[in-house]
Amino acid sequence: MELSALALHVDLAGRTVLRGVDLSVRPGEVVGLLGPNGAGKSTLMRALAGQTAHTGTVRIGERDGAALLPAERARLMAYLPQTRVIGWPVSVEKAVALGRLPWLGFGAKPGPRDLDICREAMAVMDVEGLAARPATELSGGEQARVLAARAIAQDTPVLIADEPASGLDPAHQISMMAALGTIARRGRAILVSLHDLTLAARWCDRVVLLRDGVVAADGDPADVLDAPMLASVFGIRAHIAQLDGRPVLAPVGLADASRLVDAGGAR
Ligand SMILES: Nc1ncnc2c1ncn2[C@@H]1O[C@H](COP(=O)(O)OP(=O)(O)OP(=O)(O)O)[C@@H](O)[C@H]1O
Repeated sequence: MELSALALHVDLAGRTVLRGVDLSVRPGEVVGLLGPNGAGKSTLMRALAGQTAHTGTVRIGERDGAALLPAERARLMAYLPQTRVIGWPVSVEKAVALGRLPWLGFGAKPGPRDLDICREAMAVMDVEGLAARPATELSGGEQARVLAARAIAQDTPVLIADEPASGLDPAHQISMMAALGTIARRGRAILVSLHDLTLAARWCDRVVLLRDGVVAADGDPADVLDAPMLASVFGIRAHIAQLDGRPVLAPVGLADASRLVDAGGAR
């Protein structure tokens, strides 16, 4: 099921945060949403998830996002927000099983298929070993993995994840991105925001660069993430290499070295 946005516009506290954003995420692809702090990535994701007032159109498959009831939306789209502190004093196993709620009848308990889906989600996020632990007592990265497992367990055609890799160690960042790729190959449409350019370049099928609430570029990571674009959108110089046919990007300085304040100048 395709997720698409047409001419999305969001004003917050009298400021325009998104101005005319067009976006599509097709089934089978992982699209990386990139951009500097404040570019509007979280706002865009919240608007797509129906959590921020906007003008313009959001479509999930044939459905108009504005017309969806919350229960319908929860069966079409999982949304993993950026803030990832677990407030529910339940076991990790139960926290992940909450992802199945949209699929259960009122008061119904998870059945064997629900439990299988939860087990697989816990395995891909490597939280099986934490199953019996109170979710509130986990480290930041562990809580982030539990919430990602919960979103994966929701098993929706569309998954939106706001910086799911932030705070994860490198191995878990890689397994998280690999898991998103596997889920996409099963026909899901996945939109993921990231700050790590190499992670985006290696694991996303396409990247969308947002700058000041406008799409600055949209395409194959190898085409989009070049030196001029990195300088103009992020204000950085990066060492760009190729590995396994994919770009590896290491930020090495600011495009405008005069912005360095008392840090020894450009290196
Ligand atoms: N509730 C709000 N009220 C007013 N302004 C807001 C609100 N939420 C976000 N903004 C502003 O909207 C702009 C976009 O914020 P947003 O959180 O979407 O950026 P982002 O690209 O996700 O940034 P980051 O990489 O830091 O997470 C920022 O300038 C921010 O200050």
